[in-house]
Amino acid sequence: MNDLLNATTVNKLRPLRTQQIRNTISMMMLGEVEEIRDIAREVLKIFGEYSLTDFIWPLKKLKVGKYEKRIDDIFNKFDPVIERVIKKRREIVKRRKNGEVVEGEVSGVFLDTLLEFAEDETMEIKITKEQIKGLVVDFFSAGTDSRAVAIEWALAELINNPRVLQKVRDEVYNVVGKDRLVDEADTQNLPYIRSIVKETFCMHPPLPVVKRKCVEECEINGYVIPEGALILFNVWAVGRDPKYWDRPLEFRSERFLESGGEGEAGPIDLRGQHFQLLPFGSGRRMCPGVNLATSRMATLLASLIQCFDLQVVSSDGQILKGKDAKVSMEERAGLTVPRAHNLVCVPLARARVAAKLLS
Ligand code: HEM
Repeated sequence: MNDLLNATTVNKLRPLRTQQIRNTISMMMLGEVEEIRDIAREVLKIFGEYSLTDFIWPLKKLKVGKYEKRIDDIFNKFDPVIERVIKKRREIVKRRKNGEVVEGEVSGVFLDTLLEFAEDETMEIKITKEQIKGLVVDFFSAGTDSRAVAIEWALAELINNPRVLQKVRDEVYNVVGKDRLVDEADTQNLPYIRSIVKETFCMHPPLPVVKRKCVEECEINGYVIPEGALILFNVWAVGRDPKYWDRPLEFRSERFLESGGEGEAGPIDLRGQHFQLLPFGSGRRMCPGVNLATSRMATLLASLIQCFDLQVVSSDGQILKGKDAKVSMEERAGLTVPRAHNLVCVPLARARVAAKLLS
């Protein structure tokens, strides 16, 4: 999994991401665009819930209750899509193996690699079609909804903090200008955008809890943790803890500026080495998509800021101005923590660059 998402592979797929602003995960994973974001969100929502049937086993067999029905519905929506794509990609892999050039089909697709593993007789570990389907769901649910959740929170924070928004916009215009669209390589020169990404993950980690199983009895702060215990690490709470962060409830991305400014948290990164900021987990099971997710998020945010003004609308469709132009920051519970209400705003195109994005 880490090899599939290492820096080299992710870099090789950069052209594909440039063509495809939306649905990058779908393109990288399946080689085509599949609108399964809603399915991914449903999967994560149901993961975060519990069912009575988990506690009263006989009910499970009887398939009573809405929970079981929802699981079946998700499966019935997802399975035909993935069956069809597997069939198509298996054919492409076979043709390529026979030396054929398959016109019009992208290469480097993750699913192809998994299918090649599955067919490889010399592989020590056999991977089945069911496991491939499971991995695809994992990638989609881990990679699609969490990114959408993070982008929505970042935009909401920027809308509610016009001072920060202005600073970021100035940075994008100073570094990239208005004659071309910002791209992934530019983000290296956009420290303010990168600080926004970190601050968003700190205040709104899309996956609020990281879990581990204790493999050996140990003692932490006087608490004995028995072997086999499930440990839930509350990333969300730590990101808002005044013990670690100055004014944690204020969206103050400057704390993450690497040089200049306030920058007191500048050296803290998202790679699981700083335990006060673990939105991608830590250790061997940490998120392999961290590079992809953070660079895509920075590019997408920068391009939206470069091209659009986002106007807030009231429930009856009126454009709100000044202090009233705020969006709600209410959260919804689940395995991810998305906004309770969809972020509804009117994008107004800015500058010449917008025409490029819109075309
Ligand atoms: C905003 C974006 C994302 C966030 C916040 C996020 C967060 C996380 C977290 C917290 C974990 C658990 C880590 C642990 O237990 O230590 C995880 C695991 C995982 N993530 Fe992500 N992720 C994101 C994007 C992605 C993307 C883009 C991909 C793939 C394309 C991806 C693939 C995975 C996979 C496969 C795992 C399971 C790793 C394993 O169990 O070994 N994630 N992610």
